[in-house]
Amino acid sequence: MTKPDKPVPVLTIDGPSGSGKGTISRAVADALGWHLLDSGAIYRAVGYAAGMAGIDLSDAQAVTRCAETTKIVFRDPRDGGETRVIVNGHDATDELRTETCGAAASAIAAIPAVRAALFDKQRSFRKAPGLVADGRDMGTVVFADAEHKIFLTASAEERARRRYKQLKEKGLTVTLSSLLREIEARDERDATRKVAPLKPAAGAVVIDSTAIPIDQVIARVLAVVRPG
Ligand SMILES: Nc1ncnc2c1ncn2[C@@H]1O[C@H](COP(=O)(O)OP(=O)(O)O)[C@@H](O)[C@H]1O
Ligand SMILES: Nc1ccn([C@H]2C[C@H](O)[C@@H](COP(=O)(O)OP(=O)(O)O)O2)c(=O)n1
Repeated sequence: MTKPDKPVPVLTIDGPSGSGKGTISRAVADALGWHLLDSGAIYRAVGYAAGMAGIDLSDAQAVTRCAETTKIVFRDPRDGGETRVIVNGHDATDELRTETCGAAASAIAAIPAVRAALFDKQRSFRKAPGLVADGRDMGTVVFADAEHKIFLTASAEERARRRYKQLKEKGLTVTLSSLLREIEARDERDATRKVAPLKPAAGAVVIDSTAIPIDQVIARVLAVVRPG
């Protein structure tokens, strides 16, 4: 009798805005040679497409239809630069990174039918040799059977400082105080919604990176996947 195939390994990295999920996930995926799922970019793409179509984000039916029909393509440039996100044929990468888009994503992400409509697309990223999945419910819902789970967090003030620096470097006009308010509002909505609330998955390794530099966070996460 042939042995059943081992499931494709998955490392989930969930956490609130600005905790470092995207940065750490990309670095760990590169180090392991695994695929990467930026699930937030999918929710942002739907929020963006709904906005472009003039859809009221509180209209659950219309937003769900948008989630079902929006074409989202991730394109890794040959020069190893930032992954481009093509939404309905338009490179929306820069628009998606704004806090406005983050807030729209957070709003539509609270609609159960939107999450259901995006479930299979997220699951389809699970391909050999492995997947690093970044988001809010990767370890609790989408890849609940994942072998390795991390919950990455940091203080709201530190996350606002990080986001402020990140967006300023992109040439965006932002204020630290408004970013802190937006981050706290998004934390509240993501953690208190009824469907797939943001919380550490059972058994997840919780890393508070408030005072830990990026390279040490990467090392800690890699040690979870490749101990010893
Ligand atoms: N441990 C850390 N210490 C300092 N800055 C960090 C740390 N982790 C991430 N950053 C920086 O914080 C910003 C936000 O990180 P990002 O990966 O976009 O967070 P998230 O995906 O959780 O929103 C980026 O500019 C990133 O380089
Ligand atoms: N798996 C996910 C990923 C994102 N979301 C929602 C909630 C988040 O506030 C928004 C944006 O997520 P994203 O990870 O891109 O945001 P940050 O980079 O953490 O600021 O989308 C979600 O509900 N579930």
